[in-house]
Amino acid sequence: MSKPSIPLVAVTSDVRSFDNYTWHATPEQYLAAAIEGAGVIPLLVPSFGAAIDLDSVLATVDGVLVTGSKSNVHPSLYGKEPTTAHEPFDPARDATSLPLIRRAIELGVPLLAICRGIQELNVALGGTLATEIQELAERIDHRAPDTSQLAERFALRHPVLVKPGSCLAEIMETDTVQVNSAHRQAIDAPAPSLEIEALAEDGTIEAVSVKDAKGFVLGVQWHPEIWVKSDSPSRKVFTAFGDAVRAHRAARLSLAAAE
Ligand SMILES: N[C@@H](CCC(=O)NCCCC(=O)O)C(=O)O
Repeated sequence: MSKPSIPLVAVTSDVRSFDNYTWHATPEQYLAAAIEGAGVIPLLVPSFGAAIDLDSVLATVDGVLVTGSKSNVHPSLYGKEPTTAHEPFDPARDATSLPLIRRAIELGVPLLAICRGIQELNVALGGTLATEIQELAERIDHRAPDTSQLAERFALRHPVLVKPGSCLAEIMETDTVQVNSAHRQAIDAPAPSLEIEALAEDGTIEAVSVKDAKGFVLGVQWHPEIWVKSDSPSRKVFTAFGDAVRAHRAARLSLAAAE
C-alpha cells in the first residue's frame, strides 16, 4: 500500500526588495509551524494578484495559511484615507490575499489567518481596521518589544479571554490563553459574517471565526506559529488547522473517486 500523501497548504507571501531583487517571501516560522505543527506541506503563493488563478490553487491545496507581516492592509480597501500611520503597505499582497481568503471561504477550504491575516480576513469580508491602537484610550500597547531576538519579540505577554462555546474554546479547552503580541493595528468594525472568538482585556479583538462557514476558518491576532513546539495553546491551533486540512483532503479525494 502506497504511503498516504501529505496535504498541501497555500501560504501567502510578502513582496520585499533586497540584494537588488524583488522577492515574494514569508518568514520561516510560518512554514516550520505548518510542517511541524499542522503536519502539512506549505506552498508559497506569489503575490501576483489577478494573475494567479485562485481556483487552480484552491483545487490543488487543502488549506490556506494567511501569515503575519509588518506591512498593513491598504486603508482604501476598507474606506479610509491612507496616512503615514497606516504604512508600510504591500498592495500586491493585498491584491492576492484578500481574494484568496474570500474564495477559500466560499469553497470551504480550511483557512488559518494570523495577525495581518486576521486583519485581511476582516477587510476581505467587509470590516475595518484601527491603526496605532496603542494610542487609543484604554488600550494596552500590543506592539512587540523593540528587539530583533525572536524569543523576546514573541514572548507570551498578555492573556486573551476565549468566548465560551466558541470554535476556539473547543480547540483550546480553556477560557484564558496567554499570547504574544506584535501589532499596531486591529479589527475596528468586525465584518458582519465574523464571530468574535476571543478578546484581550482591553477589548481588542484577538480571534474570530466565520458564522456558518462551510469549512474551518480561524483568525488570530497573535502568533501561535512561534511556539508550536513548546506551548500547548499554540500547538492546538496548528493541530486543529491540520486536522481540518486532512479532513478536507479526504473529502476531496473521496469525491474525486466517486466521479
Ligand atoms: N502589520 C500589522 C500586522 C502585524 C503582524 O502581522 N505582525 C507580524 C510581524 C511582527 C514583527 O516581526 O514585527 C499590524 O501591525 O497590526
